Amino acid sequence: MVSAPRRTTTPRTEEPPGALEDLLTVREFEARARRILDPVHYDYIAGGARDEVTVRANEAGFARLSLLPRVLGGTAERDSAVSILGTRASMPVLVSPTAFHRLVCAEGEIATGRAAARADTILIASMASTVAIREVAAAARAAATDRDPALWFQLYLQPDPQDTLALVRRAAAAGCTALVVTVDSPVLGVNERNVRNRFHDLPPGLACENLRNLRGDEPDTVRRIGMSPELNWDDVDRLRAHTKLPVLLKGVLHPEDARIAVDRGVDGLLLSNHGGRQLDTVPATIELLPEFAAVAGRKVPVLLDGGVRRGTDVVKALALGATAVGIGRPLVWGLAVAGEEGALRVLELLRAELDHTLALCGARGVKDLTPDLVRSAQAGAR
Ligand SMILES: Cc1cc2nc3c(=O)[nH]c(=O)nc-3n(C[C@H](O)[C@H](O)[C@H](O)COP(=O)(O)O)c2cc1C
Ligand SMILES: O=C(O)C(=O)c1ccccc1
Repeated sequence: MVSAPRRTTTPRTEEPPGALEDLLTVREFEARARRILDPVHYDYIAGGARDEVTVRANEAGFARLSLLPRVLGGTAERDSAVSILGTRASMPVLVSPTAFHRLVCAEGEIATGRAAARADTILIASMASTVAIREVAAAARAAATDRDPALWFQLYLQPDPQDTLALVRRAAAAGCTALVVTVDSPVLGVNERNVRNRFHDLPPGLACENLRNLRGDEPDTVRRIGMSPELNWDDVDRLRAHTKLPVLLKGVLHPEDARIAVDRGVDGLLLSNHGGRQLDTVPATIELLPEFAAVAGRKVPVLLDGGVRRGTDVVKALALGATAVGIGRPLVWGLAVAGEEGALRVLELLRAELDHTLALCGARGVKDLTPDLVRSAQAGAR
């Protein structure tokens, strides 16, 4: 595994290899990925629930905000490193959990693990990975020789609690340093593109490798992951009682639920609407962030994902109280275009844009970002 070639290209590409350096933005990565990928797989990744109102809202939410820079207070070197619940990252841009990386790149999550480790940032590995967490961790460790790779594990609480505990054991044994429990999926959202495309199964040979030999193990269906509409707060407490790892909740949207989570002792929140893939017409995450920061921000770290495409988006989220942001689709576009190198390039683009934005804002680092740097653009000024 260690000696596997770093560069992977998707077999379907008919383009000249095209220097990665020609792709200057996350949006250009998406456009290239769209040309390369099987349209059914592109739709699975790009799509969201129902009318995709929330998919659009996430990006539009950032676009509606303006930045108001300070002057004459900057430095030549800016500090972007963050530490979240004991895990260090060189920048506040993390990899949010996304499923099925082998759909877009032969190495799958091995490439992702290496890219995140080389970028020195946190990978939140999805429970629905097509490579087992143990192997992802080994690849990340080999790519980041001078430090422990920053690896967290995302899971859905399983209908059978024994399965949940088995997953937690696998994640802990692999060296994951936090658990991210996704709570916005009592049932799966409906991506009508998938329905139209009849995309219901992983292609032969691909499976959710973390689920091998669990009680719920069944044949390879895409939607094999068990969802449990009857879960409640006590189930989260039970999980916390079973692990020493910090537990974050992903997908809390109501500020009252954020308050309950903090009161119950949850260690952190990832403010996320699942990239608009669960309940359609929920607000953009960036719109909810100020309220979340007020309710929870002083007590636990608040992370955010959904629609982050530019360094300016990162700065807006941090200024409004996020400790870090996650990217979902952009990382997958990077993988689709050029495997590990593509994913790394997406992360490095965002790092460079973030640093440039900090400089233009007169900030010495991410700690200088405060809510006064963000204004709501005037109504109608879109
Ligand atoms: C293809 C795809 C697969 C995803 N799989 C998961 C998953 O397995 N678990 C999870 O909690 N969230 C999953 N998500 C949601 C992401 O973690 C994240 O919340 C979302 O993609 C962020 O929005 P963005 O894509 O605009 O960056 C997935 C998103 C996409 C696009
Ligand atoms: O596609 C998704 O957004 C997702 O979260 C998921 C859930 C179950 C299996 C695979 C992916």
